[in-house]
Amino acid sequence: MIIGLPKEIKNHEYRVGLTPTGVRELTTRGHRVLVERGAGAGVGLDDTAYEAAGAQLVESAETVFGKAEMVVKVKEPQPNECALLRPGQILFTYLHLAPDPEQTRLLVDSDAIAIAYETVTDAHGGLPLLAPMSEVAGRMAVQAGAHALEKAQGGRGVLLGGVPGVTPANVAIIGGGVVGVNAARMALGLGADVTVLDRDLDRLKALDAQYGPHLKTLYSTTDTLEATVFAADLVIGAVLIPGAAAPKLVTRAMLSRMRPGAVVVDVAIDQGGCFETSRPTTHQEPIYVVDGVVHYCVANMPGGVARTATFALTNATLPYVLALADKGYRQALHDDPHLRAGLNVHRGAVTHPAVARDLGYAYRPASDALAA
Ligand SMILES: NC(=O)C1=CN([C@@H]2O[C@H](COP(=O)(O)OP(=O)(O)OC[C@H]3O[C@@H](n4cnc5c(N)ncnc54)[C@H](O)[C@@H]3O)[C@@H](O)[C@H]2O)C=CC1
Ligand SMILES: CC(=O)C(=O)O
Ligand SMILES: [Mg+2]
Repeated sequence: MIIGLPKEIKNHEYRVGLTPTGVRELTTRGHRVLVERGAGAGVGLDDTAYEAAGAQLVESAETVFGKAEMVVKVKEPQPNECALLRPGQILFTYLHLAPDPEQTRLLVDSDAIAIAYETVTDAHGGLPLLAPMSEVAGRMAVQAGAHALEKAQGGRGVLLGGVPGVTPANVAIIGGGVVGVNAARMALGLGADVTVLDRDLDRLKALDAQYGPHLKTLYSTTDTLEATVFAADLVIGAVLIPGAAAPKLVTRAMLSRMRPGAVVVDVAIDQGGCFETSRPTTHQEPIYVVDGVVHYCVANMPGGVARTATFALTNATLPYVLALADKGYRQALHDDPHLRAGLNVHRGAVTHPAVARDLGYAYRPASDALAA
């Protein structure tokens, strides 16, 4: 198969879809890999390393999209990338379609086959291709929140860990999944007073067993959410309903009752965000203030630590890239129901139930689409 690796073009996005190590796994199996010149330069993965791994360097994204049978990326395709997709071409990347009707329309119209990293599942109920970036974003959320709490950023001037004689900050984490647990780990490590809310009791039990009495866990209801958010210095939004738009758990009315200068880091922004007042921001302008509350809503947080994130992403995606390349997408998706769960758009049909429901498309089960 011909696999294409374009340079990412989203604001301050330096990750790249495969490392040279990943490329080598493909070329040694007889696949051809086209890499856009400079694709990995931002993370110190030079063109020469891709060439040494057997890739062919090409000058433009147009050539990558024009020749590749499968395009491997990191972020959702931007409108000008969607315009380059060809009928029957495989696109393997993060998509986050539910909050993004424009991209969904462009993918449906492209007649391509779009497989989303974030809805690929595993046998343990996890999301193995979202998890590595959720680990990164969860850990970063605490760094971002700590910075935003500084006065110069509009924050209330609170140090997460406090100091001897002064209480630490209150950190509330809504959603105790992969982002939540990684955020909790960092916030606890800095000495903050941390509470995790989730509506899945088994998650809370697992967190309690892992962190013991240092971590407070709370079953998430309107009452517990309000009480925790109103008392917090930093609130991290980390909920997910796979494939679906995030529920707006913190309303504008609730926001107005938060502490002045408190900070919200809405990691769930890539699925639309769980604060009513969230809107996507970029690494260039990551924060804005509503009702005195500082919002950090960067939709590609791991792009900020792109080198760590690129290696973590390739570690997770590589087996699936190899399966798609070796078997072709039909056989690979037929053989692996968990990879099949990643199929969001197939040749003009929306094949993920939550995306179809949230955006008002007819839902075509992936198995039907593949059988046709
Ligand atoms: N902004 C960024 O750069 C990045 C964003 N993300 C996003 O972060 C979000 C969280 O991802 P993960 O932690 O991997 O998901 P996960 O599935 O591991 O965890 C989500 C948790 O939210 C809980 N939850 C769902 N509805 C809830 C509610 N109403 N109240 C309380 N808890 C609720 C679930 O029970 C689950 O434990 C996703 O939207 C993901 O796409 C992930 C990586 C990077
Ligand atoms: C998951 C995601 O949105 C990211 O890594 O940018
Ligand atoms: Mg988008």
